[in-house]
Amino acid sequence: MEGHRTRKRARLGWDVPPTQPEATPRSLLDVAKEDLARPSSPPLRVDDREGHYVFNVGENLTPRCKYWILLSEFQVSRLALLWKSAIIGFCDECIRRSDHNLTLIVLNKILSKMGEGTFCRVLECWDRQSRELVAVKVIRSAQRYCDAAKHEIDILHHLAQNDSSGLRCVQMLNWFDYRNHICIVFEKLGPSLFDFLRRNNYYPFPVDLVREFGRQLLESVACVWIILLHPTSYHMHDLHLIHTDLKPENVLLISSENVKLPGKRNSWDEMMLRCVPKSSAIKLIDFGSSVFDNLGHRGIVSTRHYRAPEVILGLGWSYPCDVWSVGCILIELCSGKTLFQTHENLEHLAMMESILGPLPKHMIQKANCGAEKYIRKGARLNWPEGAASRESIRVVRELARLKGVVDRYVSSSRTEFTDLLQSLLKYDPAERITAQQALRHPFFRNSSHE
Ligand SMILES: Nc1ncnc2c1ncn2[C@@H]1O[C@H](COP(=O)(O)OP(=O)(O)OP(=O)(O)O)[C@@H](O)[C@H]1O
Repeated sequence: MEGHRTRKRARLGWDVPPTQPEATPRSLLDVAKEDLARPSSPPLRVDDREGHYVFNVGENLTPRCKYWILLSEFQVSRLALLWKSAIIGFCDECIRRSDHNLTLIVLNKILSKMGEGTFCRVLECWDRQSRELVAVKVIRSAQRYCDAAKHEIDILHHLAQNDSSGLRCVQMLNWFDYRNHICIVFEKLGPSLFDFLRRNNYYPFPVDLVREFGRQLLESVACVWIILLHPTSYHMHDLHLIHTDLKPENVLLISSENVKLPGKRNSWDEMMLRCVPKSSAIKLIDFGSSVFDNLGHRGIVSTRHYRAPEVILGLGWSYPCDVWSVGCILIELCSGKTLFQTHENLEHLAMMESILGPLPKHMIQKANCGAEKYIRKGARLNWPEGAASRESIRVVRELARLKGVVDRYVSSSRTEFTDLLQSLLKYDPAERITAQQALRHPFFRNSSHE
């Protein structure tokens, strides 16, 4: 598949900066006047069985009341006294109460559903005041999802305060609590890398594009030279933050535009077209599981396929678990296939051994009581003895070594790419390359940035 690539042409195309939608914000008074003439909030409805907010396209996500007016937090705090009597007239849904302030919510008209996750539905909305498209993450109503959302808001605030350039992590524009659902308003981004792959029939991304994605991903989790270029920008590990849920679904292209390139020939000898994004610019989303590194993290984190061995073995985890996930993501992007396609711990560890070689003895010996059942006599993996089925043994046996996977899907920079992946996927977290070190790897020297 790699053989059909036209590397040079494609690489120039990918780095066109994304076009920004034109926004002409209206005055607060205009919006307020318009609102007086509009019908009120959508009807009250019961949430669906999973606690998701029920909506119709075209409705408002925020209510309108007679006294609706849009004010930023700054304006409210300044004008609060002057407007006190008017504010009293606002209905409860229009006012977000915070410790020291009253903030009126921005009005969003629902245009479509953009995505769904365990915690939420994400709706494409039209922000009538700023006249921009935004993505509103509407959290499920159950208390545990509300708590997780509040945690995500704290993290996003922390990121926003420290990454003024908003380069690599999605920007939160606002948040509010509406009918028992926390709604987080984000800048609207394009499709996730996973959605892009899926819509493209899992056709792998060209290696030069994978390199650009890899660089940005590592920059998001490290800090590195960005600090030199933008002294006010710090990135996750530099802020003592661990994302813990890096996966292609949580990496979003900034732009939805793409270009078509000739792909492989089909059986009728017609050239199939495949898409690549027009711009390689990406941002990280979903900070709901992010944690500050106050040492001693235990427990299970990360989505299965991107989960590091130290997490599965119960050895405790820290920043290196994000680096492992980046390794899994990069190989998925260049092959179109999930590296560890499994749903079970022992099979997962056996797949790791098949692709990356034997797990280090010292890690096996330290496995916690939950993971002991995957170990035989404290010395090696209980495989194939503990396999759930013959099919599972066959699948694991047939997996290619890492180098074989790279050789199969990648036509250029193979040696450097394999070496980088081996460093990102080092079993021992203490030996695993850091995001910062990875950015200095020779794989990233061969790129359009130089
Ligand atoms: N800012 C955004 N712009 C465009 N689409 C978005 C945006 N934020 C989220 N999405 C879409 O919504 C989906 C779900 O969002 P998100 O990952 O934040 O939800 P979640 O419930 O936390 O997910 P998970 O189940 O992984 O925990 C994303 O995969 C993406 O497709």
